[in-house]
Amino acid sequence: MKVGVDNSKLHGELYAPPSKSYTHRAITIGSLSHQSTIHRPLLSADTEATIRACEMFGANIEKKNNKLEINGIDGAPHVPEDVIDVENSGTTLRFMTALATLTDGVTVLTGDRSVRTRPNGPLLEVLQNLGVDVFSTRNNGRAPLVVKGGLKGAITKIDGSISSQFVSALLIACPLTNNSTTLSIKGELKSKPYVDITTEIIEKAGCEIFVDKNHNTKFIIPAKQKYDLKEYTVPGDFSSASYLLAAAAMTGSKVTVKNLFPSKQGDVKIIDILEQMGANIHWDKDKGDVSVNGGDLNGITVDLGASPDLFPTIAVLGTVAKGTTVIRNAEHVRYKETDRIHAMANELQKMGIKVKEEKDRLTVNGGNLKKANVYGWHDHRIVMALTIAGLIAGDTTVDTAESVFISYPNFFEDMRKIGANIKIVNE
Ligand SMILES: O=C(O)C1=C[C@@H](OP(=O)(O)O)[C@@H](O)[C@H](O)C1
Ligand SMILES: C=C(OP(=O)(O)O)C(=O)O
Repeated sequence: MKVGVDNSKLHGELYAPPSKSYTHRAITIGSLSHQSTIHRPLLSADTEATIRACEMFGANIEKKNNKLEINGIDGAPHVPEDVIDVENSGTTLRFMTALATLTDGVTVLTGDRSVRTRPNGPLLEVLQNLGVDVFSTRNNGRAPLVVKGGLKGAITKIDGSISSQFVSALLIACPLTNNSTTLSIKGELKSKPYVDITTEIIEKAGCEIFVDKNHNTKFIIPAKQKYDLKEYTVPGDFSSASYLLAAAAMTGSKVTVKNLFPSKQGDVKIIDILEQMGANIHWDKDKGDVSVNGGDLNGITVDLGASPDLFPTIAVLGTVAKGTTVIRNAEHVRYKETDRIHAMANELQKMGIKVKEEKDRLTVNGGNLKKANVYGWHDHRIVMALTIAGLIAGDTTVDTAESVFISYPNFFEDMRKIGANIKIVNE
């Protein structure tokens, strides 16, 4: 799908969609419980992939007006009858690999072309240390994966520099084994807040994980625990909200995004970043309202070690900011649906912006965004970020726009509701 975007001034209020990360975890841990109800889940292509996979492991998941009723598998996933296809969802691939280690058979997991480029080497290495036979036919543990059950607790280590999803996956599976596990992190744990989200839901479901609070480099996971999630309500998504808030700041508009209460989500950082850049922004934490009313934006240096998904949003903010914006500590952003550092550098140059791409960072020089026909790289976050750039550039088209279904199916409708000039050029 291609969308056309024109200059727009925005106004009004919107509800942030439900969090993708919390929804994945609630479905997974709800499925490992006896019975659970998930209220206000995100229903998107990625979370549907998790629903389908959990059903293949034996859970029964029914969608009923804005909730999921789960009849779970009590900590004992069945052997799937067919290959699990996670499509575009890295989170699903990593979490379902962990569930596969709890079966007493063999599971094959694969995904779309993008997921099959994503590395899983560190996860496979640790699983082997934990007694699991796991194979990838490709380099650095890329899918397709073949996983044989038999996870045993042990003392082990994992490289934290590629993806926190490996750690989250292990934390979800290890409480269900017969021996306790000690998992130490080698190097900096990137995207750490996502691990905090994982432990939050694990604890909500009645299991214990001990974290070395000073350094966050060691997790002790007692064995023979049971999940019992019961009821869970998914909070709003700060990553999805980042496009709406950034769009309001860039276009000098007044917009309020609701359903944004204080959260463990690392992408809460968008509020501080916008404030530091000079946006007029106010967060009413009790009401869950974040209001932006334009502002003169200045370039800043941002460390995205903990919040990689903000990368495309901040790159676009940098285009309209005075001076340079440096987005650093972002090498792991290269291992997403696409190499997002490269993709954004490429597309922003088409829009007349000077950028400098380096291994772990992007420098964006503020300038005049020019109209262009840009490519969305089949990546939801690239598409949403380029769309908001189009609000300033005008007369811009964004291709592969259907990929917003991955995390924010109503993105274009929501943007139109607040006045964005967006039309579908072709389906
Ligand atoms: O666990 C999660 O829900 C996620 C973790 C992050 O990935 P990495 O840990 O691979 O950086 C993030 O980029 C992704 O969108 C969602
Ligand atoms: C990287 C993302 O998700 P996943 O890793 O689940 O594909 C994302 O949503 O930006």
